[in-house]
Amino acid sequence: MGSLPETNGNAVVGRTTVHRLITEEGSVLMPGIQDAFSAAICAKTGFKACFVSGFGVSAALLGLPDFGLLTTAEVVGVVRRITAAAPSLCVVVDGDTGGGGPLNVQRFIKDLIAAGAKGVFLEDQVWPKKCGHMRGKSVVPAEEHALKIAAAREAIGDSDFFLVARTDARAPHGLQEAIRRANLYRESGADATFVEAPANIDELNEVVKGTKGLRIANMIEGGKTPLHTPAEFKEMGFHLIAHSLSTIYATTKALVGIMKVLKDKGTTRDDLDKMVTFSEFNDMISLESWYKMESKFKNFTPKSLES
Ligand SMILES: C[C@@](O)(CC(=O)O)C(=O)O
Ligand SMILES: [Mg+2]
Repeated sequence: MGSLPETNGNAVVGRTTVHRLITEEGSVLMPGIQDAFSAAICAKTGFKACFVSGFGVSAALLGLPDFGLLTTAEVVGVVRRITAAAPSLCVVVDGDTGGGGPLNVQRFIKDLIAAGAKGVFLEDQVWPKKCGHMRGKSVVPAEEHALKIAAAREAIGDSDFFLVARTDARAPHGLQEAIRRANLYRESGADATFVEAPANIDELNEVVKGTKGLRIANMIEGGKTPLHTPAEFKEMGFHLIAHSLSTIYATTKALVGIMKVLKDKGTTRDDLDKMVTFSEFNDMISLESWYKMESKFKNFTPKSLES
């Protein structure tokens, strides 16, 4: 089993990019993203890390809810495009349940590393899973998930890759069982633990009191856990904050708004304030850098053809 990362006062002992960011920032905010374009905007806005949301990818790639319909192969494909579009971002991926048993988890982890990801969340729900804030969840026996965490740790080896063990046991079995599982998963090789969907501030504090090492908090607008800032979470004892659905919710609102304009009026000429301009969009997608590359190859002449 690989070495277990520890928190040592405020310093974080560990060898990955995520550990380094936690050491630098104390509590790292990761906007949830769902595709290459949202990743590029995340990087341009100045974020160092992002979270590839399973909920968001299900919606953006498949047009489907977070209901265990997305495959690991689809996730790896999306991650490959995200890391290409935003090479400066530390990309942490929602791995859902890891695609099967320990061997499937190992293959998935290796594919994510090859795709350029820097970390993964693996959860203990029964497949097909559901979003952690939906009703009707159930979890596999804790030992079964501990095995997957150990398998993931072995597959990671010396790679720069951060392993988060998530438990969804809070809803079906209560907070104390969720805390017990988080500790078991940490012991099995997780770099950090994530107790999904604490219901209030007391439960967040209970999680901190009951678990050791690095902790994740997940902010979902309209979800079970009250919204807090990274500074508040740092004070509480959480180290990575996923703001998982903010961008897909905002995108949805913008899409619904502009579709309605087009349906009602047939033109956008009186609603241009609802959009970015042509040139703002081109800036966002780094068009000028492509003109530069194009001109480089336009002016290229092989030496032997030079007159
Ligand atoms: C974080 C999440 O897994 C949603 C959730 O289950 O809370 C995601 O897919 O963004
Ligand atoms: Mg998810």
